[in-house]
Amino acid sequence: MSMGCCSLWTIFTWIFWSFLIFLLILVIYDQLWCLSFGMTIPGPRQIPIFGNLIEVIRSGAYESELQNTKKYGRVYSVRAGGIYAINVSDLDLLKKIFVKNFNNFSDRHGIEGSEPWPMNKSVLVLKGSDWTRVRKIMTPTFSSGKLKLMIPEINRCGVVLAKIFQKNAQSKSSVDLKQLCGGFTMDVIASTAFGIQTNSIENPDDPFVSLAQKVFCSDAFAKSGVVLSVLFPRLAPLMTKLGLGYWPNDSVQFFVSRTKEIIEDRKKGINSGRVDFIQLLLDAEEEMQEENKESGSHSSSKRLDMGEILGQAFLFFIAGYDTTATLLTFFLYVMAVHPEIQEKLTEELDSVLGKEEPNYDNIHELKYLEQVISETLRMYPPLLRMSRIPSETVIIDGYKFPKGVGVLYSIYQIHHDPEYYHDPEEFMPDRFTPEARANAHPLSFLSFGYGPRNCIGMRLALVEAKIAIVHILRSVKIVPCLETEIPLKVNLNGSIIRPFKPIKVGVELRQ
Ligand code: HEM
Repeated sequence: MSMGCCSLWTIFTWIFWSFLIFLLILVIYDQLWCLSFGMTIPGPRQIPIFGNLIEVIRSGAYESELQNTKKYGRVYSVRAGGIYAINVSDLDLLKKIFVKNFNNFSDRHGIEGSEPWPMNKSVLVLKGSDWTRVRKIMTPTFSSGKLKLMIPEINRCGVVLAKIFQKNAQSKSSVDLKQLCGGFTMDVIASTAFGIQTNSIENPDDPFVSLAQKVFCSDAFAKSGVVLSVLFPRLAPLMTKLGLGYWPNDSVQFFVSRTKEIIEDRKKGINSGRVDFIQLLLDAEEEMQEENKESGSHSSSKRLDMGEILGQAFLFFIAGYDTTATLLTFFLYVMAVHPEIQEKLTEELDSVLGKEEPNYDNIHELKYLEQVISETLRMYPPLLRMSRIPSETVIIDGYKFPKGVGVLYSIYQIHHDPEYYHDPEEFMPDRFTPEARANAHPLSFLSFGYGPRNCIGMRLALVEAKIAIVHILRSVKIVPCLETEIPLKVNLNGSIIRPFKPIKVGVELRQ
């Protein structure tokens, strides 16, 4: 009996010491890893393995950005587990990073291997020459000529959306803005990217909608695999393979197989006359082949391979759904709480458009609408923070940016900085008159990023949002209701802005 007790104790002691030695090796490795970057920019004190992660979780990402900027200035170093970064909110320095030093900062900072195939082939994630090639092929698909061809589909979805608002006005029920606006952007992206007609606005159980929402509803940090990947980035490829990464496997699989079916159909000539992104990417592939034939070049490196086409299609869908729906949701919330702005807007719609259907040209004449949208994007930027990473160590304005250390910029923090916008918590569309913008720093508005790696879908998003707004505001008046939260509380901790509670408003029929 006592012999058994003794050996159990020995095993326990062995496990205890082995664990302690393992921890010690991990801490030494971690500290050597940190030292290897030769970081010279000061920042909050870091603890081994976690860096500043615990502080960020405790106070929230935005609060800790504010505190750190106050203490260390507009350039400071910070670390979340195995992600080492320099946070920059100095606009002149950011401009040098985005534009003058673009060749060294063309890539985004991310955890290597955390994106499953084919998302790792999307232009959002690609690096170096692969990014340059794919972005070059994709750029013409967002030209004004191509966008004009998509207007009838966007109008069709806008009319359906406005009808639902009218129905809610008739039944005097409140509107869950994100649900309806998300249905609209989903229908637009399903049609303009995939050539599929969905009715997500009226049918939230459509697999396109439910699987897309799953991508955005998954709380990344609730997933053990994501936490492990942040703490130990080398584990990320394994976590992704095990399905424990950020992207839900079933959503990715659904979109891959659906897109493959569509591509097969198009190659057989079914529906190939459509103007959607898939067709434009397939055409781009053929044009490139033709070009190579004419020039006698056999290079296939210029074209998109199947993985890349699937990657862009999946990204269009992710990028096109949530961001624009978020913009519309906050815009309509602003309408409810600022009736004077809504009044001025409807006057502009009446005087500029009358009863005309919105199109690519006439929506550009709605100058006040443009200002209100920009102020909504300033106040509530859909993407809160973004990044770059230098391919080589470089010194700019006396700051050393080591290779492998990311550069973080907080869009929300810059948009709410009293040095760049007076009374930043006040909603003032006049900040975006052409005269006011001429006097402002060009980088004080970063909702779509800046420089050659900015948002490729900006024009599509703005056209889509404007058309939806015209249809809605012509049909109904947005008013506050008992469920409208004033002031609105938003979660600023992730990379996407989120209201804590669904945003709800009332609607009344227009005369
Ligand atoms: C209101 C709506 C939108 C907002 C606020 C938004 C915002 C952004 C931001 C901040 C970036 C990063 C820019 C940077 O790093 O400097 C980005 C990149 C990107 N966005 Fe958007 N976006 C929106 C809509 C769209 C739409 C509708 C699409 C396409 C269907 C799209 C496609 C992309 C792509 C492909 C990139 C990566 C570009 C690259 O790395 O070359 N976005 N977006």
